[in-house]
Amino acid sequence: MEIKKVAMNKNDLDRMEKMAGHEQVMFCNDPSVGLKAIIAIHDTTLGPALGGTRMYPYATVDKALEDVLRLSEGMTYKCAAADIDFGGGKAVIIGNPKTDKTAALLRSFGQYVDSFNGRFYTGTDMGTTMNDFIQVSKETNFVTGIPEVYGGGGDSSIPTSQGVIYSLQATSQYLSGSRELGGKTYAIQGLGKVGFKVASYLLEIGANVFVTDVHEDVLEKIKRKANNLKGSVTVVNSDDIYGVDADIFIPCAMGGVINDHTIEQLRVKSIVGSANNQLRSTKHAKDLHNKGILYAPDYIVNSAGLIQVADELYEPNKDRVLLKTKEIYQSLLEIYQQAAVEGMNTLEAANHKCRQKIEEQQHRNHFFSRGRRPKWNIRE
Ligand SMILES: NC(=O)C1=CN([C@@H]2O[C@H](COP(=O)(O)OP(=O)(O)OC[C@H]3O[C@@H](n4cnc5c(N)ncnc54)[C@H](O)[C@@H]3O)[C@@H](O)[C@H]2O)C=CC1
Ligand SMILES: O=C(O)CCC(=O)C(=O)O
Repeated sequence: MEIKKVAMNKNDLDRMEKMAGHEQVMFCNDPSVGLKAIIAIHDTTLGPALGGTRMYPYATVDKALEDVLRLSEGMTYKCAAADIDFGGGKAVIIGNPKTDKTAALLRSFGQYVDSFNGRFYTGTDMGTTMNDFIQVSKETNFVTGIPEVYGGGGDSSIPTSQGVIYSLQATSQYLSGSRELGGKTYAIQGLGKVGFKVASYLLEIGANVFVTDVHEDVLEKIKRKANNLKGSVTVVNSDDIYGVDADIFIPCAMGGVINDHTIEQLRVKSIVGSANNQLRSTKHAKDLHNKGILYAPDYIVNSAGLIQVADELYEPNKDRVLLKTKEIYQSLLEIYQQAAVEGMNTLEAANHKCRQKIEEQQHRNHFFSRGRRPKWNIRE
């Protein structure tokens, strides 16, 4: 039988090229419930892939693909940096979380997750909630980040915001020789689950905080809260947050906010925030370095959410999560020191350390297939 050669056009080739660094990419299509999703597994050297599921009304499939590829790669580094025995993966569901999400769609998605048979664990991300994963978990056990009443670890933004605070302390220690955060000025973008907790803590200890959010209600809420606290709060417009006169910029909203346009405006000494993929491209780490702004790699700062959902897979234990979250302080300090010694920018130093760790472990890529649960260490 003659095998027909399939000619690929340039777009197809570009798409294949983009996916070349990933172990596996699955396109999920279930028209009976309107599910269109992509699951990307970037690297399972350190253990089974783990990463949240984002639901967003992407304008095109290519945009969804681009997002899931970038996010899943970020998870590989996040897992390596946090020293937990998982690899990088992520999923995106194409749709509007407010109008397109149904129990049937979530259950169908759960069946696709189940088909990986433990090679991919998932939980919440932007556009999905812990309760959504109750539906998903009706079809698969490979779910994490569920409410405490269902035996899960609960709200992961609690450890994530704690991790941001440890990162702020490490940055302050590195820049000024003291981990004291009170009395300084901060610019916080986004007062959602993480940003609001960080802002509240900084106000409690007497910091001056500039804040912005696209939702008026959270701005009113933080102003009311500040009335009874030592610090002061100033609300600014979304676009003005980059140019305020502050010590540290804390991005806690969307990705891509550090770019040519915003770096020009920034007057801070450092950037330490929870948002995933803060840099529009890796070149911006170099630009920050050249401008003398210390960048705390986002995947180190925000890794405590991951630490909690990974911990949940062993059986939730808040003390263990806190111990592991505290390690963020030391990890970040080491990255700053390493970058200075090697003459690298901080992202290069962090990526280098993670890649080294993955290379050292290449030989044990059969981890998940033995059906063992991963266990990570806590540094003495
Ligand atoms: N919740 C967690 O445990 C983790 C969160 N992250 C990342 O941290 C960031 C924040 O996460 P959450 O607080 O959970 O999200 P969230 O959705 O609760 O809060 C985001 C906030 O940003 C605001 N926002 C959106 N666009 C904005 C704009 N243009 N200007 C100012 N504010 C804007 C939203 O109104 C919302 O209040 C996200 O990038 C998320 O991916 C990363 C790891 C873990
Ligand atoms: O929430 C999860 O399931 C894993 C954590 C994650 O996706 C993230 O840290 O971005």
